[in-house]
Amino acid sequence: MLRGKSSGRPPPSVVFVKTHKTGSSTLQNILFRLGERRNLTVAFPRYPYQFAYPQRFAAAFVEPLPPGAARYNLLLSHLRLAASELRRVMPPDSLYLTILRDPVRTFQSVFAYYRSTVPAFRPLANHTQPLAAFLQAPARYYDLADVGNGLARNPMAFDLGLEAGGDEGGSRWDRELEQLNRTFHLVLIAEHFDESLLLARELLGLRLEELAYVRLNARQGAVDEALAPGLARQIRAWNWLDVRLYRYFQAVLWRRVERYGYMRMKGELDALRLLLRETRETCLAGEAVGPEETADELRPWQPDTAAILGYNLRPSLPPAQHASCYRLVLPELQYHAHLYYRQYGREMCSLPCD
Ligand SMILES: Nc1ncnc2c1ncn2[C@@H]1O[C@H](COP(=O)(O)OS(=O)(=O)O)[C@@H](OP(=O)(O)O)[C@H]1O
Repeated sequence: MLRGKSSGRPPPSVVFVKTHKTGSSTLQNILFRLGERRNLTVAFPRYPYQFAYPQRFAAAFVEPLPPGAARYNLLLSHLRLAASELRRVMPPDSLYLTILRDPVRTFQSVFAYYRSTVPAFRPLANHTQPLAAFLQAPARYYDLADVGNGLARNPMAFDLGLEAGGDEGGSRWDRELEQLNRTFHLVLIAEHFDESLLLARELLGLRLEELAYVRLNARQGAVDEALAPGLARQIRAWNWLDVRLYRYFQAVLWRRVERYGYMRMKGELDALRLLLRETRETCLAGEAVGPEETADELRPWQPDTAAILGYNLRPSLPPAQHASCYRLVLPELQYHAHLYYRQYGREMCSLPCD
């Protein structure tokens, strides 16, 4: 599967602010594989998988460096952004990345995935039309003061550390968005995932084949999910800051693509899509499947309100190919645990263990 030339330089340190339900696990998997291949040091949360989310990130949430390591190279787990604290942990020349997705799709996904865990959604867990019921009277369910409700309104803005509250107007948000634009070297857009990846590739100095991915963490039935136009409008109105954030960074992305060159981008997109097709054909037994059909160790974590798809591998792959295909489809929690063990020689703590 090797193609293209290595840029030769070591990849810079990367902070990936892993927003919720935006395609972030797919990008995290690409970066986990990069880290493993190049033996990079990962900044892990002290307790598993997330940096004490939904609290704002703090340097104290990070596991100490492993013996012999001088600096962290990658920080990739869910967190709520506090840029100054990240700078205390990560080298000053780190690249900051994040990803945004169409706010309507993001909210639908958040609502389905966290329906029984986010306090504002919980009363609707057994409703026959829970999303419509919520959007009809969100104020009835939503308490801004409850930090557990961070994902219940403007979830992407929340993850990026913004405090939306009820204040929709004014130039304050222009300044906040400009500040975020200064913090991030690249904001990927899920609807233009491949274009975004090619921009990330240039920034990180990656080979084309290092971009191979399969779509991870997809919900069963999500592709057929039709939304009444009124519902989409209600989602946008409720998540007004996410709409503003998304539009702003969508425009930023297109300016980047223009600078990159449309013809160059088109040629590289063709090559990337060929690589993705070949990767799927080489590695996968078939399309993504529901949890009951996925092998135990490759099954993504399942909320009780949605079924999350996983992949099975083509049987009898030669060992080297099996190893790379296995990592391509390895869900977030399993990959985290694997890399943590590799780095520290012990299991992650599921609770404070010091
Ligand atoms: N490459 C790419 N492009 C566009 N969309 C993608 C991509 N990869 C994953 N997805 C969709 O993103 C949703 C999962 O997001 P996350 O992995 O960020 O979820 S999580 O917060 O880590 O649980 C989930 O959305 P839903 O299926 O609507 O729930 C995935 O289908």
